[in-house]
Amino acid sequence: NGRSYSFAKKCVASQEQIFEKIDAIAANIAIDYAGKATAENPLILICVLKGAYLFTADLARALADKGVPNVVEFMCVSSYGKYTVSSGEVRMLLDLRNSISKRHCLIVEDILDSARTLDFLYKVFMTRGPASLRTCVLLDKPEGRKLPFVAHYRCFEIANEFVVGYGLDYAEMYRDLRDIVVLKPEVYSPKTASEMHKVPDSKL
Ligand SMILES: O=P(O)(O)OC[C@H]1O[C@H](OP(=O)(O)OP(=O)(O)O)[C@H](O)[C@@H]1O
Ligand SMILES: Oc1ncnc2cn[nH]c12
Ligand SMILES: [Mg+2]
Repeated sequence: NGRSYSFAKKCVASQEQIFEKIDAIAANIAIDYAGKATAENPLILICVLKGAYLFTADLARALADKGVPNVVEFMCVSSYGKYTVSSGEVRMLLDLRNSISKRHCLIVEDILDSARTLDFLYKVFMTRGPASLRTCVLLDKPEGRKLPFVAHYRCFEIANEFVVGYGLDYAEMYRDLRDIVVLKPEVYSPKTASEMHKVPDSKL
């Protein structure tokens, strides 16, 4: 695809691979929600900001192409702060605008790593009485789990290395990359690099 980045060690998923996978996942979802997602009762895509904004935008259109009416809700939590190690607690920064009671809902996430975020969100949204609640993640990092969690739909399973691009950030940077890449270690300032595996954000 001709795109290469001086700051990236390798490409984990190109834009082209991402779009292929999203099309395939949308086809699976269309089968599972046939008769459930209708124009009168569209599937609610719950976009977990910030990281899932690009994935949600593309998934919504792929689902529409496949005849799955859908609407979008946004919410924001943040547990990673500006470094790369999960700080342990998940904070709700922005909640949904409308009720999800008796609605079919799909939480759309960019990455499932420790599972602290999805574990927290799944429990919170289940208390609101949805007709059904599933999760759809672009990237799954099974080795990162701090809690057991299995996503219903996954586009890619990746190794336990920090990736950026297509919505995923490092200190708010690199979300605008078309491809998902692993950053070269020298990109991390010496301080952050040492912090990556030792001190949780909340202790910095
Ligand atoms: O499975 P977990 O270990 O919880 O990690 C996954 C979460 O961490 C990242 O969000 P972050 O907190 O960085 O906020 P952001 O989406 O705004 O970057 C990512 O977007 C997921 O939401
Ligand atoms: O690999 C990763 N890249 C960006 N953000 C996160 C959060 N968890 N894992 C990540
Ligand atoms: Mg992030």
